[in-house]
Amino acid sequence: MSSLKPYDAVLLLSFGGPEAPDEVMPFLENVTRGRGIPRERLEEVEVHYQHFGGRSPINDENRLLLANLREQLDLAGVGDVPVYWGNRNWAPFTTDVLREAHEAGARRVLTVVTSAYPSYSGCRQYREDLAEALITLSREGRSLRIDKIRHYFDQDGFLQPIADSVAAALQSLPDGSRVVFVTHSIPDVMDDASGPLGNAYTQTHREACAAVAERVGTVPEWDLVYCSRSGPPSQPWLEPDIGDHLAELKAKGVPGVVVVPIGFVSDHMEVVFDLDTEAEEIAQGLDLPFVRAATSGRAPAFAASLARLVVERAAAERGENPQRPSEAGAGAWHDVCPATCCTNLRNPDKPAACGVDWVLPIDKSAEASAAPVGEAAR
Ligand SMILES: CC1=C(CCC(=O)O)c2cc3nc(cc4[nH]c(cc5[nH]c(cc1n2)c(C)c5CCC(=O)O)c(CCC(=O)O)c4C)C(CCC(=O)O)=C3C
Ligand SMILES: [Fe+2]
Repeated sequence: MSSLKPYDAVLLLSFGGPEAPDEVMPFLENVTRGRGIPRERLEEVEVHYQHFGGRSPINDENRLLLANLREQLDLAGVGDVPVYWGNRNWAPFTTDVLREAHEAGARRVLTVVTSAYPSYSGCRQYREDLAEALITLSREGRSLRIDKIRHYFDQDGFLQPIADSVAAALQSLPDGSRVVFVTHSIPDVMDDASGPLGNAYTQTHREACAAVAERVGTVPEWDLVYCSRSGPPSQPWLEPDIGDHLAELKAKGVPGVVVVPIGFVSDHMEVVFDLDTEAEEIAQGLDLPFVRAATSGRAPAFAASLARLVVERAAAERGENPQRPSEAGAGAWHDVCPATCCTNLRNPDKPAACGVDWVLPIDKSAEASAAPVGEAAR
């Protein structure tokens, strides 16, 4: 039995990204399947990826995070537990990785999702991916139980590396420069449905922004703005856009900006294109001094905070009532999602794992062929 009892494996679960030019369009089709994203938007985003040789930085960032997490789990005394990496939209795919874990003997897996905040995209959609994998694997006679650690927007290991980078950036900018936090825009209705009570996406972001500003110490004012809007113009998404906001700050006489990708765990395409390429060009055009602050993803402290949450959750599952530290905002996020958490607005009944209401759907065809489906996950 592993020292992370009752779990016998950890899964780092992420978004995925292409690594070669001919992978870009198939990847974008995976991301947007059935999601009503206009074709023109896809063609526009394809150019962003081709700009970087068709290779997203996200997988290398995750390989490094995987190594750091491995190291921090060793330091936390759970060196014998295997750590796997899988993605929603590109290889290594979640189902294949979980099959491999099962083959190696794993029966209970604890998942770490690379999204710090709750929303459909950052929470439930990953839980739907896990449910789909569990359904596929059960048809193969493989039974697994999967849980997911709580969101970590409130953890020191996430916030402090950002704050250190912001403080350093402010040193290099004129006095009175503004701290502009940026996250991925989502449809207004998706924010309205985030978390069990709604608007948790924007609310938890504000808590994280306030905590970073507090750690920097001398920041009088900050803003939370958005990038990477993708739906049709007729649908309201969170605003203002970073580009428009920079123009507005310039017009107000702000002497410089530090742009902080607080919504992103690592330097993936949204960061290196939408901020480092597009927003920086806008700032240059405005003659507005611009520094982009770091993401936390590469910091050992970040992996250490994930390892701490992994160990905490295992203790909770053993019934040990561990402390649940929260270093920002309104307290620790829940471990197990209530049924109403981050509703899927297009398909509210789609199965999602790691929630109070998860049960493996009964598979009539499997029953008819008497295939062993194993026990339900809950
Ligand atoms: C909240 C959120 C996160 C953070 C949480 C998390 O990490 O999950 C996130 C992460 C990411 N989003 C990414 C890429 C893309 N997101 C898209 C589209 C969308 N994102 C949305 C939201 C989010 N996205 C939404 C509401 C859409 C509209 C379509 C839909 O409703 O699903 C599209 C389609 C084209 C476009 O329109 O941009 C792409 C290519 C990458 C990989 C980057 C790389 O390759 O380095 C990452 C990490
Ligand atoms: Fe996205």
